[in-house]
Amino acid sequence: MKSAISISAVNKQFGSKRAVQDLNLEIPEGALYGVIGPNGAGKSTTLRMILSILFPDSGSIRVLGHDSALKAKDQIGYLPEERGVYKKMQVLEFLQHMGILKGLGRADAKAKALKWLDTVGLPDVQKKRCEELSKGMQQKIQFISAVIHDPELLILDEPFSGLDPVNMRLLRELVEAQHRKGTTILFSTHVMPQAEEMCDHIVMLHQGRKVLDNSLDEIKRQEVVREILFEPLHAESVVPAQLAAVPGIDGVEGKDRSYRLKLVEGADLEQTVQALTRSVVPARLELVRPRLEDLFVSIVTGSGQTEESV
Ligand SMILES: Nc1ncnc2c1ncn2[C@@H]1O[C@H](COP(=O)(O)OP(=O)(O)OP(=O)(O)O)[C@@H](O)[C@H]1O
Repeated sequence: MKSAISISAVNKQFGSKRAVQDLNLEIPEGALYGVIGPNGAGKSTTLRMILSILFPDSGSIRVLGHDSALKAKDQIGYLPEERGVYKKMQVLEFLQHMGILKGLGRADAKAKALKWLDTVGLPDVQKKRCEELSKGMQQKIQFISAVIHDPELLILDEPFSGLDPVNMRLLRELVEAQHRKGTTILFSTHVMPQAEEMCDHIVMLHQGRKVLDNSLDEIKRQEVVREILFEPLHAESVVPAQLAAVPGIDGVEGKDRSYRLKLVEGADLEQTVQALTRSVVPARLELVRPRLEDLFVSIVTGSGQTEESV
């Protein structure tokens, strides 16, 4: 499949700080990629290099078939991490201005801005000055300014930070709608559940290096089951000690009628499940795979996997 973004052996240093090290990454057209990583991992630096806001010390980056994003700027939308709308401008004026900067005609930019304001539930703010809006509203306006020209590639730096749950969900739906339209999307986030729910593919950076680059399905498939959720059919006659005695079970946490059973490290899953169901008849049994957040924490704290092993 054709790459929308192709990063090859890229390095970037600020003074003695190696912000991005030997990064290789291919993002196919139409994909929805999430870049995760702790503070200072190199996420923003990577996004800024893709956008030619910063330039690599070595290596090369191709974007939408060009050797620089500057040659494709009308096909790219960008929501920067540092939020910034023109404070004194009226909302509609600001959005129209941003649309025109991205190559739209004046009337088209206005029509698109009005349609978008409706879509994000802000039809009444067109005449308000940007500074009069709440932070969440400003963020929605800034998102509109990133998509008003229907970009082929959308890059969002921490799009969910600072949003309440309702607006987070709205933004997520808007991003997913762009994805369905075929837009290639790359976003960075700290919000693991969002990354987990939305992305096709996760890239994780840690200390400037790529430590994970895989589809979410594959990540889930390869992650080892460490717990079983278990509900007995006859809960009244089951005591936790009975579950704890099953070979392969290390610990039992009981809550009402459902139990979380921790597996002994290295236990054979099939044998443990067989022994468990022989001992207690289940009403429900579910294998719990670690969440992306667990994987993130284990990599960052050094006990996790590296790119080679995932
Ligand atoms: N303009 C700059 N001058 C000097 N150092 C910088 C500059 N930009 C980034 N850095 C450093 O490079 C490293 C990577 O920063 P970057 O902003 O890319 O990380 P990040 O993963 O986006 O972090 P966060 O999640 O905190 O935004 C950090 O150590 C940061 O301090």
